[in-house]
Amino acid sequence: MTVDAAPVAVPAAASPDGPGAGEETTSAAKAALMEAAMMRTAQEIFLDSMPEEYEMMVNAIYKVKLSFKFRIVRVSYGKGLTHIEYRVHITSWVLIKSRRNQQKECEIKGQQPPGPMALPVIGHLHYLVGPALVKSLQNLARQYGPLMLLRLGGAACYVVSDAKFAKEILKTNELNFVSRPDIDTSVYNIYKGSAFITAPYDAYWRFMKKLCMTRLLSTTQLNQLSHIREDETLKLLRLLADASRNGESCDVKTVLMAMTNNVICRMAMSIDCSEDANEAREIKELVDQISELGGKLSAGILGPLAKLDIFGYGKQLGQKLGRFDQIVDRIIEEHEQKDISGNGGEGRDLLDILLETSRDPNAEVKLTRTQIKAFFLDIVMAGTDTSSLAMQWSMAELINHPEVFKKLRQEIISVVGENRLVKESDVQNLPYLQAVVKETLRLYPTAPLFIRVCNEDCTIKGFRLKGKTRMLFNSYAINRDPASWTDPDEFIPERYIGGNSDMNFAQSQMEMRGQNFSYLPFGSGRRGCPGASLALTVMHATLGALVQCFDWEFKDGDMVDMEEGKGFTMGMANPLMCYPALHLDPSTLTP
Ligand code: HEM
Repeated sequence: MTVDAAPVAVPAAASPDGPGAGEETTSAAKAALMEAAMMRTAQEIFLDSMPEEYEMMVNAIYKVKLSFKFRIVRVSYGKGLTHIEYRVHITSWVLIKSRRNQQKECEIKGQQPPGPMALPVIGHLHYLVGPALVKSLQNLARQYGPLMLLRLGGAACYVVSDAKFAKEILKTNELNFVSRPDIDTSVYNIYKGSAFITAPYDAYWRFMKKLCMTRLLSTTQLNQLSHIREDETLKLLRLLADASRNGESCDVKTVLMAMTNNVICRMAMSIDCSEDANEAREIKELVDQISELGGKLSAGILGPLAKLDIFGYGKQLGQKLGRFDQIVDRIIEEHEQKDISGNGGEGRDLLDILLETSRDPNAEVKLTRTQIKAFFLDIVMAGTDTSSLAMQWSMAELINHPEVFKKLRQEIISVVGENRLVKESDVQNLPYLQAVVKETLRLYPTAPLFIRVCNEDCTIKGFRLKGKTRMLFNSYAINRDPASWTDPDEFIPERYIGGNSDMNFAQSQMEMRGQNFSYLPFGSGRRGCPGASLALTVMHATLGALVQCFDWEFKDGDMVDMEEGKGFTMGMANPLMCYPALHLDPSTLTP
């Protein structure tokens, strides 16, 4: 492994490999050479003794050196540079060692988990600027351990970054961590107290969860509405075929997002998604704005200022929610009319089921109209971007790995042929397609930070946790933990196939839903994602069709830049603009 030496104290003339021939060897260059030699020695020692933590160590040295920079310069006037450089390295070693000891000490003494030193007011927020949030947290976890304590603005938060702690918390101590924190402080939220995703573990949440699993998002219900997904997939393929004929590029994220949004809006409320009907688009725009404003108000950064609404976010939130409420109210009225006239339309959608449940005198919980509307907001928020961004990541990896693309195309041709379009029911016979989707969600869990609350004080693997504190699970870090996965950052669908599998393929489907704690794209346990089946169904069938019908070329060069974006829902940092080239014309395929 080659690693860059710490860049800060090394003058430009002296790279770790030494100065060029004939170069003047000044005392500064000598010192730099000395440092470079020491860095190499330090690297070798780290490499031999603790390879998996090597990168973390180098990062730590880099940080310590930065903080001592001024001291070096000041002291170096009076003393020999060589001696001072030596002292700096010793200091960094001591600090690294003390950080590791800090973790052990906290554990042994039954203290709170360790974390970096917090600044007044902002706490640790300054650590989270820069790369994608999940990566900043992953880097911190490499230094402070898989369970650490951070303060984000006004709120303390434990961050979980490995399978062992995830299992201990989400399985062994599940009931103490099954609620979500009340992060919504805005008085402008007309659905406050009625949402499902943020509900505490109470009678309402249990009732809705059961309804989701047994009816709303059950396999039977999904099968009954499969025609909607087929229809939206065909629309997408036709749009791409037109782009191909016209030699136009397309933004993969935009077209996939429109498709998943149409699927959710039609399945949920039978919203008209034809060319001239913009309602699904308006709903999506509103939901995006609501979730952005909600995020600003609930991040805890504004603290008590959030209540004063000095930035006007609360008022804007109120307006957007008001418009959303108006649209859904109208749709509910139309459904009630439809019920009276007996006109069934597309079939029973989720709203039909919810209205029926709300009228049931024997239901354990009497559903209110506000709860129904809040549920739709949750579903669109949780179900649209997550699935479409995951498919975008799949496409990007397939473009970067033509051999995987080829193998996948061959599998589809051998199972489905070239006369009809791949269907949802084919997926069980397409193990390589399943492996591609599974590997995508391992590397790019599109909801990579899920939040719970530690309800009561407890002890987890020796650490003392305080009740009423937020718990953040970094599934991006968990899914890429080198302790659980070989070549954790590589896209290798083969790892799930046959003898190469890191885990038993037969358990694969269950494991994707939180039975394996080193793979948590959908969370785990009672609070795990109820939309996982829908998301996987859409992903498999859509991706299969995109590979079956088109060849793909990336617009800006050969390789796609796989940098992660900054949002809470993890997309790509840069747009994926591609040229689709028709391989099979979807309009000539039998359904
Ligand atoms: C690739 C797509 C998706 C991913 C990666 C994903 C991921 C997640 C994660 C990580 C959680 C938190 C789980 C936990 O706390 O243990 C969650 C919760 C949730 N998801 Fe998904 N999800 C996806 C698609 C969907 C879809 C399609 C829907 C619905 C149509 C949906 C609805 C929900 C809901 C309602 C919750 C809250 C459950 C609760 O609090 O009890 N998700 N999802």
